Amino acid sequence: MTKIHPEIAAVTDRIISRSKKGRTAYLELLDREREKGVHRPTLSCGNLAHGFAAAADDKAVIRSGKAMNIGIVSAYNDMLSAHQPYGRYPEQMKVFAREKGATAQVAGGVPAMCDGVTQGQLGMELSLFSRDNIAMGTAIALSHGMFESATLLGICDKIVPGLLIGALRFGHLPMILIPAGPMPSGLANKEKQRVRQLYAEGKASRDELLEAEAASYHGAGTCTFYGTANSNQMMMEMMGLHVPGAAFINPGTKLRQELTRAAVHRVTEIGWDGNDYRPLGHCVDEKAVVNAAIGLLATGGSTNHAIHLPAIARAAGIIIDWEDMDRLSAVVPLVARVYPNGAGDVNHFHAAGGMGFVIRELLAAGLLHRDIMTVWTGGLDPYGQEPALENDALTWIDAPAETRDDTMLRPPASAFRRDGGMRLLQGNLGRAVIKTSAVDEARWTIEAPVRVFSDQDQVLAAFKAGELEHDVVVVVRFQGPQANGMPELHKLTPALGVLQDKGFNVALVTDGRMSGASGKVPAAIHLTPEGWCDGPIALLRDGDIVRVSANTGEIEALVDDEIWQARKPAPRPPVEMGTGRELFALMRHGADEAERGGSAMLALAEL
Ligand SMILES: O=C(O)[C@H](O)[C@@H](O)[C@H](O)[C@H](O)COP(=O)(O)O
Ligand code: SF4
Repeated sequence: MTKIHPEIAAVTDRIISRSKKGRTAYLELLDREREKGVHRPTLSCGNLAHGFAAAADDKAVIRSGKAMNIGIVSAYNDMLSAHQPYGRYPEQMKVFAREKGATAQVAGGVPAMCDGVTQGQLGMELSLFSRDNIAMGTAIALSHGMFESATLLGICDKIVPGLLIGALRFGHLPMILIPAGPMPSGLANKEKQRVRQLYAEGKASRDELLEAEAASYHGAGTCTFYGTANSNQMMMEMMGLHVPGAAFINPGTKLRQELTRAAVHRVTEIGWDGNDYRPLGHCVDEKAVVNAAIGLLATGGSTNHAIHLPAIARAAGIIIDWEDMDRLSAVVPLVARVYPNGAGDVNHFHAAGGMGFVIRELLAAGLLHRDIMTVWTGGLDPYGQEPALENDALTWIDAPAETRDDTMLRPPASAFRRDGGMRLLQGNLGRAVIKTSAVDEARWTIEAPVRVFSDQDQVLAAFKAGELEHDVVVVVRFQGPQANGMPELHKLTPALGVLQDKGFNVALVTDGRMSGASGKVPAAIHLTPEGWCDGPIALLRDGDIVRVSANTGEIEALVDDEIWQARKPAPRPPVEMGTGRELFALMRHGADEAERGGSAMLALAEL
């Protein structure tokens, strides 16, 4: 069996030793919660009666307290294509629970923001903090103590991180994440992007654009680009928190239903009363977190997880930082090219061999921790297979021995790149993250004059006025967590793509975020410290030369040092109200740095 790569072992050890105090305190909390925390036997008769009053067919069993009651935390809404299938899940899951003599109740609902609907809109300023709102909602649901386990229904960007953060504070309970799967492929993402660029240039009408968008986003299920939502699914496989291979099976299929049934059955087998206790907080340990980071790097996953993975880890007493991820990136090869890092989408990725192929090949190359506690049995190996139906019964088969499409998926020995898809940049502007997997290597280093903006609409106005038709580093500041909730600036992608296609050297530098679906334009994002907190990005002036280099890991303002030191930060823009943003002021004011998760909730909880 291949030993784990020495650098992966070294980074894991560095995380374990850095996290020792917090992780020990966390595990002690779980022991206390299991023994003395609020749970069904500690409830009064009144408490209990409220908990089963409306349980109908399950009332007697819940009242008896002799069988596991599974809490369902659901992020269902039928506006989000990825979450629309969840509407029917709870009733099905109650049937599946009864098949094992258990019961299930919807413990609580949590909100699910669609970053696609809010992209470029003011609602995007609530997006990052909706994650923490979801974490709190998950805690509210589980705080009733009516449940000996939980199943978490969520897929999209902030929802899985939020569910996990909240659930980990009840990490003494066994839990399984249950996905609903990607929508079938529609209009190819590259064609969608082409029509967007034509529209940005005034060469396509709004009707033509809407037609292309509607052909791409056309049904129930997760959008098929490899963005944050589908990166979530990949990470849950890498951490062993799904039934093996559940990530990318389409909704409304018999196989999807059997995977959901298997998840409900499985969670009844891993409770503390049994002989295979697998509490969530023990599954999510340092090795599982490293596996998630490796998965992100090997598959070109979403840059948003450079923020969410540290936040999830923190909720389990573990500290991972951008240096850890950068060191891992140096030894983890890029084995998948899924749009925006390639042409195919997640359905094509799954057909080419999918997660089973990736996990089996990375394990064989000593690039993943095999020995983690998953919700299944047998460590991570079972996740190197893929689910199938045999006479309508769920089974697992070997992932294809060879990739079925080597333009999308390759083994580590013939990877697309020797290093992973994300780099840390450092310099006199601070620390930032750049996703290299989607950027042509010829564009990894850019040195050009800056144009400085404090709002993405100002950038688009300058683009439309033809002011950006030259080599340029577009700087958009005051987009950090404390400024305006750190929105994604993905709406800039078509315009910056047009400039790049015209032959200009273009890069984006921001203390904000980009979408996991953002691609070909080099973007140094999550710049920390943010402009709102007098970070050096606030010192930049139009015409300064800035160097961004994923080759050398630099982000540098090439300004005479005396001038630079004498500069005063640009004034903060006014704080706006409307679209509910004022309700999130408490989350902005207390938010800590993106590298630690950008969370007032975790900062003030001293996690
Ligand atoms: O991080 C992500 O993956 C994005 O937030 C994604 O969830 C978002 O919905 C994009 O905006 C969709 O892409 P388009 O905006 O290009 O449709
Ligand atoms: S993947 Fe993004 S755009 Fe698609 S449903 Fe989820 S949040 Fe919305």
